Amino acid sequence: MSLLGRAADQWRSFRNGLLSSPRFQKFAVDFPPFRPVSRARSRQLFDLLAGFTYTQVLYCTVKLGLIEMLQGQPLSSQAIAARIGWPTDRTERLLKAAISLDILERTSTGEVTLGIHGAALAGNPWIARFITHHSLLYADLTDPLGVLSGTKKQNQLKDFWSYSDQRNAADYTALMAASQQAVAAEILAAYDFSRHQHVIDIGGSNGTFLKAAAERYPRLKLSLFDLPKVTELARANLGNRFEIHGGSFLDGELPKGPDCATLIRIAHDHDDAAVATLLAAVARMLPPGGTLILAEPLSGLRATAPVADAYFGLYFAAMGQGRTRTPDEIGRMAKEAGFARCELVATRNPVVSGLLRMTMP
Ligand SMILES: C[S@@+](CC[C@H](N)C(=O)[O-])C[C@H]1O[C@@H](n2cnc3c(N)ncnc32)[C@H](O)[C@@H]1O
Repeated sequence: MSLLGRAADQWRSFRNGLLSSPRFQKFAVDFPPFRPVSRARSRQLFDLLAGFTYTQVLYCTVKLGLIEMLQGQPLSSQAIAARIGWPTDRTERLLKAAISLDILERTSTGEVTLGIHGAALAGNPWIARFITHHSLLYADLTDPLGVLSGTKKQNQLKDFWSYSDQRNAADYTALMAASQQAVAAEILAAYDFSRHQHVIDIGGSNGTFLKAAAERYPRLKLSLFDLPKVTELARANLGNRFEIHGGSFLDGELPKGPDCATLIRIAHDHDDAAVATLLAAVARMLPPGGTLILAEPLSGLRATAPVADAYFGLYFAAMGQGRTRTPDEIGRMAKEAGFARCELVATRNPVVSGLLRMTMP
Protein backbone atom coordinates (compact mmCIF):
# COMPACT_ATOMS: atom_id res chain seq x y z
CA MET A 1 0.00 0.00 0.00
CA SER A 2 1.32 3.49 -0.86
CA LEU A 3 2.20 6.04 1.82
CA LEU A 4 -0.62 8.25 0.56
CA GLY A 5 -3.11 5.36 0.71
CA ARG A 6 -2.07 4.55 4.30
CA ALA A 7 -2.38 8.20 5.33
CA ALA A 8 -5.87 8.40 3.73
CA ASP A 9 -7.00 5.25 5.58
CA GLN A 10 -5.70 6.59 8.89
CA TRP A 11 -7.51 9.88 8.33
CA ARG A 12 -10.72 7.99 7.45
CA SER A 13 -10.55 5.95 10.61
CA PHE A 14 -9.86 9.06 12.77
CA ARG A 15 -12.70 10.99 11.05
CA ASN A 16 -15.21 8.17 11.49
CA GLY A 17 -14.32 7.82 15.17
CA LEU A 18 -14.96 11.54 15.61
CA LEU A 19 -18.19 11.69 13.56
CA SER A 20 -19.76 8.75 15.33
CA SER A 21 -18.96 10.07 18.82
CA PRO A 22 -22.03 11.60 20.54
CA ARG A 23 -19.71 14.01 22.41
CA PHE A 24 -18.21 15.30 19.18
CA GLN A 25 -21.68 15.57 17.59
CA LYS A 26 -22.89 17.70 20.51
CA PHE A 27 -19.74 19.81 20.33
CA ALA A 28 -20.15 20.38 16.56
CA VAL A 29 -23.74 21.60 17.03
CA ASP A 30 -22.89 23.79 20.03
CA PHE A 31 -19.70 25.32 18.64
CA PRO A 32 -20.80 28.15 16.26
CA PRO A 33 -17.91 27.89 13.72
CA PHE A 34 -18.74 24.17 13.17
CA ARG A 35 -22.50 24.69 12.95
CA PRO A 36 -22.82 25.32 9.15
CA VAL A 37 -20.87 22.11 8.43
CA SER A 38 -22.84 20.06 10.94
CA ARG A 39 -26.14 21.42 9.56
CA ALA A 40 -25.11 20.66 5.97
CA ARG A 41 -24.04 17.12 6.94
CA SER A 42 -27.25 16.36 8.80
CA ARG A 43 -29.25 17.71 5.85
CA GLN A 44 -27.32 15.38 3.50
CA LEU A 45 -27.97 12.44 5.80
CA PHE A 46 -31.66 13.34 5.98
CA ASP A 47 -31.79 13.50 2.17
CA LEU A 48 -30.37 9.97 2.05
CA LEU A 49 -33.01 8.83 4.51
CA ALA A 50 -35.93 10.61 2.83
CA GLY A 51 -34.88 10.48 -0.83
CA PHE A 52 -37.47 7.83 -1.69
CA THR A 53 -40.29 10.18 -0.68
CA TYR A 54 -38.81 12.96 -2.86
CA THR A 55 -38.86 10.53 -5.76
CA GLN A 56 -42.51 9.70 -5.15
CA VAL A 57 -43.40 13.41 -5.11
CA LEU A 58 -41.63 13.80 -8.45
CA TYR A 59 -43.43 10.74 -9.79
CA CYS A 60 -46.87 12.05 -8.77
CA THR A 61 -46.14 15.51 -10.22
CA VAL A 62 -45.15 14.02 -13.56
CA LYS A 63 -47.84 11.32 -13.61
CA LEU A 64 -50.58 13.91 -13.03
CA GLY A 65 -49.26 16.02 -15.91
CA LEU A 66 -48.50 19.03 -13.69
CA ILE A 67 -45.32 19.90 -15.61
CA GLU A 68 -47.17 20.40 -18.92
CA MET A 69 -50.15 21.95 -17.12
CA LEU A 70 -48.06 24.65 -15.46
CA GLN A 71 -45.67 25.39 -18.31
CA GLY A 72 -46.10 29.10 -19.04
CA GLN A 73 -49.37 29.14 -17.12
CA PRO A 74 -49.42 29.55 -13.31
CA LEU A 75 -52.61 28.22 -11.70
CA SER A 76 -54.20 28.42 -8.26
CA SER A 77 -54.26 25.31 -6.08
CA GLN A 78 -58.05 25.16 -6.58
CA ALA A 79 -57.70 25.28 -10.37
CA ILE A 80 -55.08 22.50 -10.27
CA ALA A 81 -57.32 20.44 -7.94
CA ALA A 82 -60.24 20.85 -10.36
CA ARG A 83 -58.11 19.75 -13.32
CA ILE A 84 -56.73 16.63 -11.68
CA GLY A 85 -60.02 15.81 -9.96
CA TRP A 86 -58.59 15.70 -6.44
CA PRO A 87 -59.94 17.44 -3.29
CA THR A 88 -58.16 20.77 -2.75
CA ASP A 89 -56.57 19.77 0.57
CA ARG A 90 -55.10 16.59 -0.98
CA THR A 91 -53.82 18.58 -3.96
CA GLU A 92 -52.32 21.20 -1.65
CA ARG A 93 -50.34 18.50 0.19
CA LEU A 94 -48.73 17.37 -3.08
CA LEU A 95 -48.13 20.94 -4.24
CA LYS A 96 -46.42 21.87 -0.96
CA ALA A 97 -44.21 18.80 -1.22
CA ALA A 98 -43.28 19.60 -4.85
CA ILE A 99 -42.62 23.23 -3.93
CA SER A 100 -40.32 22.17 -1.07
CA LEU A 101 -38.24 20.23 -3.62
CA ASP A 102 -38.07 23.09 -6.18
CA ILE A 103 -40.08 21.09 -8.68
CA LEU A 104 -42.80 23.73 -8.42
CA GLU A 105 -42.80 27.23 -7.00
CA ARG A 106 -45.34 29.74 -5.69
CA THR A 107 -45.70 33.05 -7.58
CA SER A 108 -45.99 36.43 -5.82
CA THR A 109 -49.80 36.16 -6.13
CA GLY A 110 -49.88 32.70 -4.52
CA GLU A 111 -50.46 30.73 -7.70
CA VAL A 112 -48.32 27.69 -8.51
CA THR A 113 -45.81 27.63 -11.36
CA LEU A 114 -42.79 25.52 -12.34
CA GLY A 115 -39.73 25.62 -10.09
CA ILE A 116 -36.17 25.19 -11.35
CA HIS A 117 -36.40 21.41 -11.58
CA GLY A 118 -39.90 21.49 -13.07
CA ALA A 119 -38.72 23.96 -15.73
CA ALA A 120 -35.72 21.74 -16.56
CA LEU A 121 -38.10 18.76 -16.87
CA ALA A 122 -40.36 20.73 -19.21
CA GLY A 123 -37.37 21.24 -21.51
CA ASN A 124 -36.40 17.53 -21.38
CA PRO A 125 -39.64 15.51 -21.74
CA TRP A 126 -37.66 12.23 -22.01
CA ILE A 127 -36.81 12.50 -18.30
CA ALA A 128 -40.54 12.44 -17.48
CA ARG A 129 -40.83 9.27 -19.53
CA PHE A 130 -38.16 7.61 -17.37
CA ILE A 131 -39.85 8.85 -14.21
CA THR A 132 -43.11 7.11 -15.13
CA HIS A 133 -41.17 4.04 -16.33
CA HIS A 134 -39.79 3.82 -12.78
CA SER A 135 -43.11 2.49 -11.52
CA LEU A 136 -41.69 -0.92 -12.58
CA LEU A 137 -38.56 -0.41 -10.49
CA TYR A 138 -40.60 0.76 -7.47
CA ALA A 139 -42.57 -2.48 -7.64
CA ASP A 140 -39.34 -4.50 -7.76
CA LEU A 141 -37.82 -2.50 -4.93
CA THR A 142 -40.51 -3.51 -2.46
CA ASP A 143 -37.83 -6.14 -1.72
CA PRO A 144 -34.51 -4.30 -2.19
CA LEU A 145 -32.50 -6.96 -0.36
CA GLY A 146 -33.95 -9.64 -2.62
CA VAL A 147 -33.17 -7.53 -5.71
CA LEU A 148 -29.57 -6.84 -4.66
CA SER A 149 -28.81 -10.34 -3.39
CA GLY A 150 -30.39 -11.91 -6.47
CA THR A 151 -32.87 -14.04 -4.49
CA LYS A 152 -35.85 -12.10 -5.91
CA LYS A 153 -36.23 -13.64 -9.37
CA GLN A 154 -39.55 -12.26 -10.64
CA ASN A 155 -38.92 -8.62 -11.44
CA GLN A 156 -41.00 -6.31 -13.60
CA LEU A 157 -37.88 -4.72 -15.10
CA LYS A 158 -36.60 -8.14 -16.13
CA ASP A 159 -39.87 -8.75 -17.90
CA PHE A 160 -39.81 -5.31 -19.58
CA TRP A 161 -36.32 -5.71 -21.12
CA SER A 162 -37.29 -8.83 -23.01
CA TYR A 163 -34.21 -9.23 -25.25
CA SER A 164 -34.60 -13.02 -25.39
CA ASP A 165 -37.99 -12.98 -27.17
CA GLN A 166 -38.44 -9.20 -27.80
CA ARG A 167 -42.11 -9.30 -26.74
CA ASN A 168 -41.82 -5.75 -25.35
CA ALA A 169 -39.60 -4.50 -28.18
CA ALA A 170 -41.98 -1.66 -29.10
CA ASP A 171 -42.19 -0.40 -25.49
CA TYR A 172 -38.48 -0.52 -24.68
CA THR A 173 -37.59 0.94 -28.08
CA ALA A 174 -39.96 3.88 -27.51
CA LEU A 175 -38.38 4.49 -24.08
CA MET A 176 -34.87 4.43 -25.55
CA ALA A 177 -35.78 6.61 -28.53
CA ALA A 178 -37.18 9.29 -26.20
CA SER A 179 -33.87 9.71 -24.38
CA GLN A 180 -31.56 9.02 -27.34
CA GLN A 181 -31.70 12.64 -28.61
CA ALA A 182 -29.94 13.82 -25.44
CA VAL A 183 -27.41 10.96 -25.56
CA ALA A 184 -26.70 11.51 -29.27
CA ALA A 185 -26.06 15.21 -28.64
CA GLU A 186 -23.39 14.28 -26.04
CA ILE A 187 -21.70 11.73 -28.31
CA LEU A 188 -21.70 13.94 -31.40
CA ALA A 189 -20.32 16.86 -29.38
CA ALA A 190 -17.53 14.70 -27.92
CA TYR A 191 -16.35 12.70 -30.93
CA ASP A 192 -15.67 13.68 -34.54
CA PHE A 193 -17.01 10.98 -36.87
CA SER A 194 -15.85 12.81 -40.02
CA ARG A 195 -12.62 10.74 -39.97
CA HIS A 196 -14.69 7.62 -40.75
CA GLN A 197 -16.32 6.37 -43.97
CA HIS A 198 -18.88 3.92 -42.64
CA VAL A 199 -20.35 3.72 -39.12
CA ILE A 200 -22.53 0.90 -37.80
CA ASP A 201 -24.66 1.50 -34.69
CA ILE A 202 -24.87 -1.90 -32.99
CA GLY A 203 -28.02 -2.21 -30.86
CA GLY A 204 -29.10 0.92 -32.72
CA SER A 205 -32.75 0.71 -31.62
CA ASN A 206 -35.09 2.65 -33.93
CA GLY A 207 -32.22 4.66 -35.44
CA THR A 208 -32.55 7.89 -33.49
CA PHE A 209 -28.76 8.14 -33.09
CA LEU A 210 -28.18 7.43 -36.78
CA LYS A 211 -30.64 10.14 -37.79
CA ALA A 212 -28.78 12.68 -35.62
CA ALA A 213 -25.43 11.48 -37.04
CA ALA A 214 -26.75 11.73 -40.63
CA GLU A 215 -27.79 15.32 -40.02
CA ARG A 216 -24.29 16.20 -38.80
CA TYR A 217 -22.41 14.09 -41.41
CA PRO A 218 -24.53 13.92 -44.57
CA ARG A 219 -21.84 12.00 -46.54
CA LEU A 220 -21.15 9.34 -43.90
CA LYS A 221 -22.41 5.82 -44.74
CA LEU A 222 -24.54 4.62 -41.83
CA SER A 223 -25.81 1.15 -40.85
CA LEU A 224 -27.82 -0.24 -37.98
CA PHE A 225 -27.76 -3.65 -36.32
CA ASP A 226 -30.34 -4.82 -33.78
CA LEU A 227 -32.63 -7.71 -32.91
CA PRO A 228 -35.09 -8.52 -35.74
CA LYS A 229 -38.25 -7.09 -34.13
CA VAL A 230 -36.43 -3.85 -33.34
CA THR A 231 -35.12 -3.53 -36.90
CA GLU A 232 -38.76 -3.56 -38.10
CA LEU A 233 -39.27 -0.44 -35.99
CA ALA A 234 -36.01 1.03 -37.31
CA ARG A 235 -37.12 0.43 -40.92
CA ALA A 236 -40.38 2.29 -40.27
CA ASN A 237 -38.42 5.17 -38.73
CA LEU A 238 -35.48 5.40 -41.13
CA GLY A 239 -36.70 4.55 -44.62
CA ASN A 240 -34.00 3.75 -47.21
CA ARG A 241 -31.17 6.13 -46.24
CA PHE A 242 -29.53 3.48 -44.01
CA GLU A 243 -28.49 -0.17 -44.22
CA ILE A 244 -30.39 -2.17 -41.60
CA HIS A 245 -29.34 -5.63 -40.36
CA GLY A 246 -31.35 -7.87 -38.05
CA GLY A 247 -29.70 -10.47 -35.83
CA SER A 248 -28.12 -11.09 -32.45
CA PHE A 249 -24.66 -9.78 -31.66
CA LEU A 250 -24.24 -12.70 -29.25
CA ASP A 251 -24.72 -15.20 -31.94
CA GLY A 252 -22.85 -15.12 -35.26
CA GLU A 253 -20.92 -12.50 -37.17
CA LEU A 254 -21.59 -8.78 -37.58
CA PRO A 255 -21.81 -7.40 -41.14
CA LYS A 256 -18.34 -6.45 -42.45
CA GLY A 257 -17.61 -3.10 -44.13
CA PRO A 258 -17.80 -0.37 -41.47
CA ASP A 259 -14.55 1.20 -40.22
CA CYS A 260 -16.29 2.41 -37.05
CA ALA A 261 -18.85 0.80 -34.74
CA THR A 262 -20.86 2.37 -31.95
CA LEU A 263 -22.24 0.62 -28.88
CA ILE A 264 -24.54 3.10 -27.19
CA ARG A 265 -26.03 1.98 -23.85
CA ILE A 266 -25.42 -1.65 -24.82
CA ALA A 267 -22.54 -3.13 -22.81
CA HIS A 268 -23.99 -2.17 -19.42
CA ASP A 269 -27.12 -4.23 -20.21
CA HIS A 270 -25.11 -7.45 -20.29
CA ASP A 271 -23.05 -9.68 -18.02
CA ASP A 272 -19.30 -9.99 -18.56
CA ALA A 273 -19.42 -13.16 -20.66
CA ALA A 274 -21.88 -11.58 -23.12
CA VAL A 275 -19.84 -8.36 -23.32
CA ALA A 276 -16.71 -10.40 -24.05
CA THR A 277 -18.58 -12.18 -26.89
CA LEU A 278 -19.87 -8.85 -28.23
CA LEU A 279 -16.48 -7.10 -28.13
CA ALA A 280 -14.84 -10.07 -29.86
CA ALA A 281 -17.51 -9.96 -32.61
CA VAL A 282 -16.93 -6.21 -33.11
CA ALA A 283 -13.15 -6.74 -33.22
CA ARG A 284 -13.55 -9.47 -35.90
CA MET A 285 -15.83 -7.19 -37.92
CA LEU A 286 -13.61 -4.07 -37.90
CA PRO A 287 -10.70 -3.60 -40.34
CA PRO A 288 -7.14 -2.95 -39.05
CA GLY A 289 -7.09 0.49 -37.40
CA GLY A 290 -10.92 0.43 -37.04
CA THR A 291 -12.63 2.21 -34.15
CA LEU A 292 -15.24 1.28 -31.60
CA ILE A 293 -17.06 4.04 -29.74
CA LEU A 294 -18.70 2.80 -26.55
CA ALA A 295 -21.04 5.29 -24.89
CA GLU A 296 -22.90 4.74 -21.60
CA PRO A 297 -22.73 5.88 -17.97
CA LEU A 298 -19.37 4.77 -16.59
CA SER A 299 -18.56 3.61 -13.10
CA GLY A 300 -15.59 4.77 -11.04
CA LEU A 301 -15.87 8.48 -11.88
CA ARG A 302 -16.54 10.64 -8.82
CA ALA A 303 -18.89 13.02 -10.68
CA THR A 304 -21.25 10.23 -11.74
CA ALA A 305 -20.88 7.73 -8.89
CA PRO A 306 -24.46 7.99 -7.51
CA VAL A 307 -25.92 7.59 -11.01
CA ALA A 308 -23.61 4.85 -12.23
CA ASP A 309 -23.27 2.89 -8.98
CA ALA A 310 -26.44 3.55 -6.91
CA TYR A 311 -29.14 4.19 -9.55
CA PHE A 312 -27.89 1.84 -12.27
CA GLY A 313 -26.56 -0.59 -9.64
CA LEU A 314 -30.11 -1.20 -8.43
CA TYR A 315 -31.64 -0.87 -11.91
CA PHE A 316 -29.49 -3.62 -13.42
CA ALA A 317 -29.89 -5.78 -10.31
CA ALA A 318 -33.68 -5.64 -10.86
CA MET A 319 -33.21 -6.25 -14.58
CA GLY A 320 -31.37 -9.44 -13.66
CA GLN A 321 -28.32 -8.80 -15.86
CA GLY A 322 -25.71 -6.19 -16.68
CA ARG A 323 -23.71 -3.68 -14.66
CA THR A 324 -21.94 -0.37 -15.11
CA ARG A 325 -18.18 -0.75 -15.53
CA THR A 326 -15.15 1.44 -14.98
CA PRO A 327 -13.09 2.60 -18.00
CA ASP A 328 -10.31 0.27 -16.78
CA GLU A 329 -12.62 -2.75 -16.64
CA ILE A 330 -13.89 -2.09 -20.16
CA GLY A 331 -10.32 -1.37 -21.32
CA ARG A 332 -9.17 -4.79 -20.04
CA MET A 333 -12.09 -6.55 -21.76
CA ALA A 334 -11.36 -4.62 -24.98
CA LYS A 335 -7.69 -5.73 -24.94
CA GLU A 336 -8.75 -9.35 -24.41
CA ALA A 337 -11.10 -9.00 -27.41
CA GLY A 338 -8.24 -7.79 -29.62
CA PHE A 339 -8.33 -3.99 -29.39
CA ALA A 340 -4.97 -2.25 -29.12
CA ARG A 341 -6.07 0.84 -27.20
CA CYS A 342 -8.99 2.06 -25.11
CA GLU A 343 -9.16 5.69 -24.03
CA LEU A 344 -11.65 7.81 -22.16
CA VAL A 345 -13.02 10.72 -24.20
CA ALA A 346 -14.50 13.57 -22.16
CA THR A 347 -18.19 14.30 -22.67
CA ARG A 348 -19.93 17.55 -21.66
CA ASN A 349 -22.27 15.75 -19.27
CA PRO A 350 -21.00 12.34 -18.12
CA VAL A 351 -24.29 11.73 -16.27
CA VAL A 352 -26.00 11.50 -19.66
CA SER A 353 -23.16 9.48 -21.20
CA GLY A 354 -19.52 8.61 -20.76
CA LEU A 355 -17.49 7.71 -23.85
CA LEU A 356 -14.64 5.30 -24.59
CA ARG A 357 -12.75 5.07 -27.87
CA MET A 358 -11.19 1.74 -28.72
CA THR A 359 -8.85 1.18 -31.64
CA MET A 360 -7.90 -1.98 -33.49
CA PRO A 361 -4.19 -2.65 -34.12
C1 LIG B 1 -30.73 -0.23 -23.86
S1 LIG B 1 -31.14 -0.37 -25.54
C2 LIG B 1 -30.11 0.90 -26.27
C3 LIG B 1 -30.59 1.32 -27.61
C4 LIG B 1 -29.83 2.47 -28.25
N1 LIG B 1 -28.46 2.12 -28.54
C5 LIG B 1 -29.90 3.69 -27.39
O1 LIG B 1 -28.94 4.04 -26.71
O2 LIG B 1 -30.98 4.31 -27.39
C6 LIG B 1 -30.33 -1.85 -26.02
C7 LIG B 1 -30.54 -2.25 -27.47
O3 LIG B 1 -29.76 -3.42 -27.73
C8 LIG B 1 -30.54 -4.33 -28.46
N2 LIG B 1 -30.07 -5.69 -28.17
C9 LIG B 1 -30.12 -6.35 -26.99
N3 LIG B 1 -29.61 -7.57 -27.12
C10 LIG B 1 -29.22 -7.69 -28.42
C11 LIG B 1 -28.60 -8.72 -29.18
N4 LIG B 1 -28.28 -9.90 -28.61
N5 LIG B 1 -28.33 -8.49 -30.48
C12 LIG B 1 -28.65 -7.31 -31.07
N6 LIG B 1 -29.22 -6.29 -30.40
C13 LIG B 1 -29.50 -6.48 -29.09
C14 LIG B 1 -31.95 -4.09 -27.96
O4 LIG B 1 -32.93 -4.58 -28.86
C15 LIG B 1 -31.98 -2.58 -27.79
O5 LIG B 1 -32.38 -1.94 -28.98
